[in-house]
Amino acid sequence: MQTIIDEPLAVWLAQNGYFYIMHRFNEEERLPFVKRMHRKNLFASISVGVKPKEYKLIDDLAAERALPEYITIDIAHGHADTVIEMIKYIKKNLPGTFVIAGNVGTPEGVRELENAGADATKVGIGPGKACITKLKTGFGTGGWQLAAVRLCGKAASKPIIADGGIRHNGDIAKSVRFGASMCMIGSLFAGHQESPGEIIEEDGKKYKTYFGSASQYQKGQYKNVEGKKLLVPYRGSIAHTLREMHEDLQSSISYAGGRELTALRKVDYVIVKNSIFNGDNI
Ligand SMILES: NC(=O)C1=CN([C@@H]2O[C@H](COP(=O)(O)OP(=O)(O)OC[C@H]3O[C@@H](n4cnc5c(N)ncnc54)[C@H](OP(=O)(O)O)[C@@H]3O)[C@@H](O)[C@H]2O)C=CC1
Ligand SMILES: Nc1nc2c(ncn2[C@@H]2O[C@H](COP(=O)(O)O)[C@@H](O)[C@H]2O)c(=O)[nH]1
Repeated sequence: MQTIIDEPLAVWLAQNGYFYIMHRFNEEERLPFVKRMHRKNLFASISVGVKPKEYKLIDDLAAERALPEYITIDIAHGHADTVIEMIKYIKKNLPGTFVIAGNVGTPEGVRELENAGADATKVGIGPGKACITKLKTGFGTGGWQLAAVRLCGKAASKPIIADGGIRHNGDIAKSVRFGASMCMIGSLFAGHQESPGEIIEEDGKKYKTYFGSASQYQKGQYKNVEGKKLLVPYRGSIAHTLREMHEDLQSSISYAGGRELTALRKVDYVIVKNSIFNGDNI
């Protein structure tokens, strides 16, 4: 997302052992971005859509031997023939590239994208903080994202990525418990010094802007809008947040009684009908 990642942050993340996915909204910059990352000996992870001009990008990457290590096919409704075609095209023309495809919200979606050649699938339709898909269309996994991850995880034969709805660090451990190999996070990363969103000051407090990729702000027009813009509290350096996430996940693993991430997969759980917060807040 454009308010979450830009090139300086991608470089920092890659240099420090983190994964990133560059958004696809500076279309012409993607090929040069791959080359610049490779010149620094860093992995390149870009995203594409499914419209005809995206096929030209794949052709150009192949022709110029600018071979990204990762390509994410990033559209709202990933259980689609257009995505299946794009997966096959990337796999044929850039066979060494790891393809992440999405987003889906059903086991059938996961299976079809995996069968088409996706190396990982992204699960989550509308649970994002900047998302209004559920309200506008009546569709999505908003409100039951963890259950969707669980259902999709059972069907998957390759990694799944839980995308959207991570509100607290503990949600990462829960996603792993129910089958996610990775989590994709927007809002929790939006408020940092390094985040590309604008800094806004209101009543002496600092915020950063965060907007959906299907918002009017991203699209430049009010057409098929399924995202909104919001302000998130300014949180200082991203390194601090990443360190805390790491520590919290380590602690989750220890509560699970293990030493590795896979220990989380074995823990039992209860379903709590009402909010577990009981008024608590961080
Ligand atoms: N994870 C999520 O829940 C969601 C994520 N998003 C994010 O928003 C961004 C834009 O996504 P998206 O709009 O799919 O990307 P695109 O604008 O690239 O559209 C992809 C394809 O979907 C078609 N399309 C788009 N909107 C509609 C619609 N309302 N009805 C029918 N067809 C439609 C487009 O058709 P055409 O060629 O006619 O434009 C195009 O073929 C992405 O970054 C995506 O991740 C958006 C919504 C939900
Ligand atoms: N329905 C929409 N979903 C969107 C939009 N832009 C991004 N996204 C999805 O949200 C997650 C991030 O979720 P968060 O809870 O961590 O903030 C992101 O990865 C996309 O999958 C949008 O405009 N509409």
